[in-house]
Amino acid sequence: MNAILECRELTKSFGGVDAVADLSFSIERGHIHSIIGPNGAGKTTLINLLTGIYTPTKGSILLSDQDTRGLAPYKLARRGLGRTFQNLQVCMNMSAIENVMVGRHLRLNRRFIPSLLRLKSVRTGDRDCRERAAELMRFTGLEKQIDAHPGEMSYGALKRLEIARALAAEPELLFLDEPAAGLNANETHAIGALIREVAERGVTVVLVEHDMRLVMDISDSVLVLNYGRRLAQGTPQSVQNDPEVVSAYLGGA
Ligand SMILES: Nc1ncnc2c1ncn2[C@@H]1O[C@H](COP(=O)(O)OP(=O)(O)OP(=O)(O)O)[C@@H](O)[C@H]1O
Repeated sequence: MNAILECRELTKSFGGVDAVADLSFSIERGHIHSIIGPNGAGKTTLINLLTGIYTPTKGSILLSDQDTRGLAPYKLARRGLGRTFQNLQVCMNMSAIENVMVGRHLRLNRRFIPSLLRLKSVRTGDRDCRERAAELMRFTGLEKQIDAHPGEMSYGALKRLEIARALAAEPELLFLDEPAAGLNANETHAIGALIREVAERGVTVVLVEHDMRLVMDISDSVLVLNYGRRLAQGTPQSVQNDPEVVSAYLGGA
């Protein structure tokens, strides 16, 4: 297996509570992985560990075989890790395309003096940045809203805008935290198709999602958590038929 990310005996404790407990698993490059589990299972804590917001109490996380311990989220972003958040993080005083360009700036690696003097290289970089952002807006189905103000965009469009912004940093591994939350059935179906296209472009996708139909439709692999531990991992079909998973979701585990 060609793992882009590997966790070994990962634990995160808050006081006496192990929100994530002794968790080992890996994420295969190029696939769509989902992390599911009942409320309080540890999904958000796990995402926060993997994206550098929390430091593990114990255990390790390897990103392309490199230990990520102590690396801040922005450093992980430079190593190819992107994310969207459960709650929208759109900047309302910028246009839609400027929001996407913010994501792109992570890759531009600007120096202060050339930016201050508006050197030609900087101006060319700005133009390329805008073109790339526009291309990503077309890719995410927002071609008609390039110059829109976020305040006039639908919730579904703003969720796509966040995906466009995350893609602008050219991640190798993209975490999507509840991409379908708040979307209707049609919008959920469309976001599923978009996630598939993202993966087809070679980006490994990890999603935390409560919409089971979406998870089962698009995932290559599903990790099921319960009480911070791994309850099951496998194809959508295998986890759906796992009696322990069924029991956890029905409240019997
Ligand atoms: N900052 C914190 N301080 C103390 N306890 C926490 C903290 N964050 C999470 N927990 C506890 O850790 C456990 C896992 O919580 P977490 O939010 O990761 O679960 P989740 O699977 O994301 O839940 P949900 O589906 O409801 O969002 C819960 O028992 C929660 O109360």
